[in-house]
Amino acid sequence: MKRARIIYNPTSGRELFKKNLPEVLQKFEQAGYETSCHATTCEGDATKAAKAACERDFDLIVAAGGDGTINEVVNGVADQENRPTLAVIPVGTTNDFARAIGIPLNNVIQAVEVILAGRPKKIDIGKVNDHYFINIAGGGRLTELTYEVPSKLKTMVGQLAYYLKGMEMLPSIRPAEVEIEYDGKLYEGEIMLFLVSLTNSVGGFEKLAPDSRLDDGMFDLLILKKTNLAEFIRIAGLALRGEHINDEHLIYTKANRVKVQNKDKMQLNLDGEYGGLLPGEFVNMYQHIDVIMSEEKVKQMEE
Ligand SMILES: Nc1ncnc2c1ncn2[C@@H]1O[C@H](COP(=O)(O)OP(=O)(O)OP(=O)(O)O)[C@@H](O)[C@H]1O
Repeated sequence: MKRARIIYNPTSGRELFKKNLPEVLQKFEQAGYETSCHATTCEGDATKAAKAACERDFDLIVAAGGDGTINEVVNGVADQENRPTLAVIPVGTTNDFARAIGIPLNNVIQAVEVILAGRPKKIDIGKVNDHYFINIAGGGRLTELTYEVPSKLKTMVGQLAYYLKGMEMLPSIRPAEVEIEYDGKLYEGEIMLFLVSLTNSVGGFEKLAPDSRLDDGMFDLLILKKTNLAEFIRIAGLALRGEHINDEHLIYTKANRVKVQNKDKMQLNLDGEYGGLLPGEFVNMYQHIDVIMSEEKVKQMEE
């Protein structure tokens, strides 16, 4: 019998998961998995639990939480020799990664059904300064908002918490002086933010990196050059509709390696969580992890 380990964050999003746990266990058992679970207790715990699941030879690790929990699980799995297949039950606030792989949001049972009817695919992950990410990395003042929003506020108002914080931060957004080397090219100058993306689903914007593929060994690199506040708001509006990529303030390209050197202090955002300070070199690890996707997404990828 195959063995599945569910690693869940009881504090994620609106704290939905616990109520559904008995039914989740039953569905995995019915699908032929001997299933056990681990509730995370603090920051870093999901990484340890995922590492232990690799060592104990589980066939499947199911990460139930938000993007932060998924990132921690990936960090536990990525440098192990034996890497079980991953599945994701999205119960966080943003759930960018689940969106990218076609898993329904905020309905735990539906998510489980899609996972059990889905298929594993090999996908790329990113590595920077000994940390891994599965969805997005970035820097620039605005990217800091994802971890500045208090957890209690996210529990109460969900995604709205990010918009509120974003509005509050707008006037304090300043450009930063950087050098960004990407596949032999160099950008030098002041930027508002940069993003190194593995999927097209970033911060709830589904069209931010429209050319991204999950398994091509390439990042989508997006650099937003220095703008004033009015231009910044205009470009954010364009980005919501996916009409930003030809804007003169943007560089949007594919790259396998991206090296960022900063003159001004810059924090690193990894899958929505604080990942230390830049500089850093981002390396794409080609098809490094098996992830269960919805059948629909698998078909799209195989087209
Ligand atoms: N028992 C716990 N108590 C407090 N924090 C925890 C606990 N377990 C895990 N965490 C931390 O909570 C962080 C955020 O969790 P997670 O990403 O799952 O949910 P979220 O913040 O609601 O959603 P999102 O990241 O989508 O906004 C994790 O990175 C982890 O470090």
